[in-house]
Amino acid sequence: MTFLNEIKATSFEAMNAETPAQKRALSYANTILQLFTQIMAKKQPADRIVGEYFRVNKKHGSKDRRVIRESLFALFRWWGWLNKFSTSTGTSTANTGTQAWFTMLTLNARLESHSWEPFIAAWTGFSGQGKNLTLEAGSALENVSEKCDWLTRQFPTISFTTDDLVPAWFWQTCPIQDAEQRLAMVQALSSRPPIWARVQNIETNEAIEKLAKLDITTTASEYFSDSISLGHKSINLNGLSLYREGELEIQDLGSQVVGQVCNPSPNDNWWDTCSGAGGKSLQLRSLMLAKDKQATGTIIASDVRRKPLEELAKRAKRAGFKGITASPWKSDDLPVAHNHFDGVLVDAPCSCTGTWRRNPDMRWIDAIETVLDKPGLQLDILSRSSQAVKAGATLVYATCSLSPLENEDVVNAFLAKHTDFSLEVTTHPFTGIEASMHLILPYQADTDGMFVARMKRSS
Ligand SMILES: C[S@@+](CC[C@H](N)C(=O)[O-])C[C@H]1O[C@@H](n2cnc3c(N)ncnc32)[C@H](O)[C@@H]1O
Repeated sequence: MTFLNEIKATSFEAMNAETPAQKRALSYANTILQLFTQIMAKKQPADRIVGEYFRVNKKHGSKDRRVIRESLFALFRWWGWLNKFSTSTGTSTANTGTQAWFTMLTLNARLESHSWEPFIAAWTGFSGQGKNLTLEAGSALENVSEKCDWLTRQFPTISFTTDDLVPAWFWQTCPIQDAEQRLAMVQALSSRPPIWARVQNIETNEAIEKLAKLDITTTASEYFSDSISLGHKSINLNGLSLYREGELEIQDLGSQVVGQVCNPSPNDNWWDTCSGAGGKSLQLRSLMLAKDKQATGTIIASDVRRKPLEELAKRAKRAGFKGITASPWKSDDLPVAHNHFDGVLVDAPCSCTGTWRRNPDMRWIDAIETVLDKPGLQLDILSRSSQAVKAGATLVYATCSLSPLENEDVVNAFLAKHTDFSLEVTTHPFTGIEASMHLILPYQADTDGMFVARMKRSS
C-alpha cells in the first residue's frame, strides 16, 4: 500500500499525454488511484466511497462513471495478482510507482476483457512496459485458470496462483482441501452473480411479462417459483412500477433459501431477531400469503439498529403487508415474549464472506478478526433468541459467512448447552442433498454464499 501513497499527482502531469484519449486515460488513472487508496486506507466499503465521490463530483458523464467504477471494482477482484507489481521485483521495467500503477490498470482491463481500447493503449504506453499486453487474437480469458496462465506467460518470473485471489486468512477460516472445490470457490468469488429478485403479490409470469415490456430480460429461477434473475445490468428500481408497488423485492437467491427453510405456515407467528431492513421478514410474509391469501400469520422484526427497521416499515407498506411489526432490540432483555413463537429466525451478524462476489473490496479491507470476532456474539444472540421459541416450535440459524467457525461450530456449541433443541433434516434446494445444516456455495446456483440450519425445540 505504501507505494500507492507515494505516487504523486504531479507524476501524472509529467506523463506525456498528447491525444484526447491519453489525457482522459490519465485523468481516469488519477481518479481511480485516489478512490482505491482512500478505500484501502479508510477500510470503508467501496460502494459508499464511490457513491459519495460521484455525488460531489458532478463533472463525470455516464461513460466516465462506468470506466472509473468498473475499473475500480475489478482492481479489487484481481488485487491478489496486481499487488505483485507494487514492488520493483514485479517487473524490471515498472521501476516507479506511477508506472506500476499503469501496468496494473492495463492488466486489470485485460483480465476483465474491457473494451476501452484507446484508454487501455494509453495506460500501456504510460506503464513503460515496452510490450503490448494484449490478448492473443480471438481469445478471451474465460476463467481464473486461463487468466492465471495468461499472466504467467506475460510475466514468467513472477509466481501467480489462483489461490492468491483471496487473502491467505480466508483459507485458514474456510479450509477446503479438495483442489477442484477450491478452484470453484475462487472462480465464484472472482465473478459477479446476477441480481436476484423475489416476486410477491402477483404471479411470476406476470412480472416477467411486465419487465419484458420495459426491455428488461429476466429468467425464472429453476429452484423457487417466486424467484427471478434480472441479469447483470444495473437497473433503476425506482423507475419500475412493479418495484414501487411492492411486487418485486431484490433478494439474492442464496438468501431466499433461508425463508424457504423456515417454511412458515400461513397462521404462524415468527420473530425475525436480526431483521436488518427485513429482506427475510418480507419473504416470510410472502410465503405465508402464497400458501393462503387469508393468512393471519405475523412477523415481529427486531434489530439493534433503528434505521433499517424504518426501511422495513416502508417496504412492508409498499407491499401492503399488514402482519409485520418492528420491535427494536435495545438491551440484553428480549424485546418479545418468551416461549411464544412458532418460529424464530436468527440471521446473525457475520463476516459476510459469502457476499464477497458483490463486494470484492471487502476481502482486502477486512482481516481474519472479522471472522474470529463473530462466533461469541453469534452464540450469544442465538442462545438468547432461543428463549422465545415455544415448545415443539422452530429455530432457524443463518449467516452469509462461508466459515464453519461462524456456522456449524456455533450451532454445535448452542446445541451442547441447549439440550431441549435438536437439528431437523432439510433438503439443500440446489443439490438435493438431505442434511441438518446446509452451506449454500456460491457456485451451486450463481448466488451469494449462505449457511442455514433448522432446529426444533422439544415438546
Ligand atoms: C445479516 S444482517 C441481517 C440481514 C437481514 N436479515 C436481511 O435479510 O436483510 C444481521 C443484522 O443483525 C443486526 N445485529 C447486530 N448485532 C445484533 C444484536 N446484538 N442483536 C440483534 N441484532 C443485531 C445488525 O444490525 C444486522 O442488521
